[in-house]
Amino acid sequence: MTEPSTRPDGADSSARASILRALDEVIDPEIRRPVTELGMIERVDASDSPDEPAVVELRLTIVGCPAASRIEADVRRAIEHAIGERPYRLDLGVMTPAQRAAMRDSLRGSGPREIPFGPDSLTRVVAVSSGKGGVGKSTVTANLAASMSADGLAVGIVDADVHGYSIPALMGLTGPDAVGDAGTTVPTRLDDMILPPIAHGVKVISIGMFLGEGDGVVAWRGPMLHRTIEQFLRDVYFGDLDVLLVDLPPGTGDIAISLGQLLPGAEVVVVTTPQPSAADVAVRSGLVARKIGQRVIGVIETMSPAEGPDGARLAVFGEGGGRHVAARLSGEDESAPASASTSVSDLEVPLLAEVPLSIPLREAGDAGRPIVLNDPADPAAVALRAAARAIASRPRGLSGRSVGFRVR
Ligand SMILES: Nc1ncnc2c1ncn2[C@@H]1O[C@H](COP(=O)(O)OP(=O)(O)OP(=O)(O)O)[C@@H](O)[C@H]1O
Repeated sequence: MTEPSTRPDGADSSARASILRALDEVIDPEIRRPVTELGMIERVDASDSPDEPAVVELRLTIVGCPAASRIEADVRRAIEHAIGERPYRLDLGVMTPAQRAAMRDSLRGSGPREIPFGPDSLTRVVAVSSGKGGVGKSTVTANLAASMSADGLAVGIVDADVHGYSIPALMGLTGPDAVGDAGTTVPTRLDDMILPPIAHGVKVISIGMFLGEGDGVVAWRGPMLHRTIEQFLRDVYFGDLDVLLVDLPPGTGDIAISLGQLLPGAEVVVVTTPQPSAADVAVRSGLVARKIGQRVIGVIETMSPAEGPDGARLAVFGEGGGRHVAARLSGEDESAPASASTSVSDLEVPLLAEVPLSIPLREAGDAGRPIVLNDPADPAAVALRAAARAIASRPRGLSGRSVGFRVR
C-alpha cells in the first residue's frame, strides 16, 4: 500500500497532518474502508506557509470508478475542513495494476483464495429456501436483510435464485431512477475481485447483474450453476459481514446441493404459505437441507390470513401451513394429542413469523423499498422485523443439524 509522502526534510507540517487526519475519515462507499487505508491517497504535500497551495493526489481504483464523483467530493470536503480557506490542488489519477493488487491483498489476504464463509468465519450464513416457487421467499429475504441492516448489522445477500432472480428489483437496484447507496447498481470489477452494489445498507449480488440486455433467461445446467455460485462466494468482496443471506431457488435442486457443499455451516429458514400443498413441499426442502448438513433454524409463513378493511379475517391461502412445517421439521407427530398444546416457541424448529397478506408489502416490493423500511407499522412489516430479530439473536449451534454426511 502506498504511504503518503512526507516532506523531503522529514518534518511533517501541521497542515499536512490535519489533512491526513481528515482524509482518514473519508470512506470509499463501495469498499467501506478509509481511502487512506486503501492506498488511494498517493501524496499529500502542504507546507506551513498559508499562501502555498497544498497538493493532494487521489488515486481511484479503476478508470470510470462508479463512486468517483462521490469520493472526490468527500476528499475535497475533508481537505477544506482541514485547511479552511487556504488554496489547494487535488490531482486525480488511477491506481497501477500493482497498487490495485496490493490493495486486494490487503483486503482479502494474499494466500490461495478460498470461500470466506467457512466454519471458522464469524459471518452467519442463512439460506432462505422454499419448496414451491412464488410463495414470497425473495420478499422475505429482502426484508430480513433490510431489517437486520437497519438494526446495525453488516449484511449481504447472494441471490442464488438463478432462474427467477428478483432480489435486485426488490432492493431497488433496477429501473431508470435506481442509484444504489454507493452510486452504482451494478457490480464493480477490480480485476478478479467483484465489489457488490449496496442498497438500503445491504451488499447485494445476483446472477441478474451479470446478464446483458435481452438475455435474461438462464439455461445453465448443474456444473455451470455450481461454478457461478462458487464464484459469487469467492470473488465477491463482502468485507466483514455479520450475516450473509442466500436466496435459494425454490425446490431441492442443484443449487441447494451445491450450496450445501460450499457452505456446510449454513443455517436454513424455510418459507411457506399457509396452503397444505406448499407446506408439504416446504417440509421436503427443509429435510433435504438437513441431509446435506445444514441446520434448519426456523419457518416463516407468508401470505397468511389478514384482516380485511371491514375487520373480517381474510384467509386467501387457508391457514396452518407454517405451523405444520415447523412441527414436521421438529419431528413432531401432529396427530398426537400432545402436539396441540405445544407452544410454537417450544418447537425445536420454531415458526418465526406469520406474515399476513398485505397490499402495501407488494407495492413496497415493486417500488424497491422493503416494507420493513417503507411502512414499518404495517402488520406484515412488524412480523418480518420480529423474524429478523429472532434469527439475528439466535445462538449458533449444532442442534438440529445432521453431521457427517456430504453429497459428493
Ligand atoms: N405477504 C404478502 N402479501 C402480499 N403479496 C405478497 C406477500 N408475499 C409475497 N407477495 C407477492 O408475491 C409475489 C411473489 O413473491 P416473491 O417473488 O417474493 O416469491 P418467491 O417465492 O421468491 O418467488 P420465486 O419462486 O419466483 O423466486 C410478489 O409479487 C410479492 O410481492
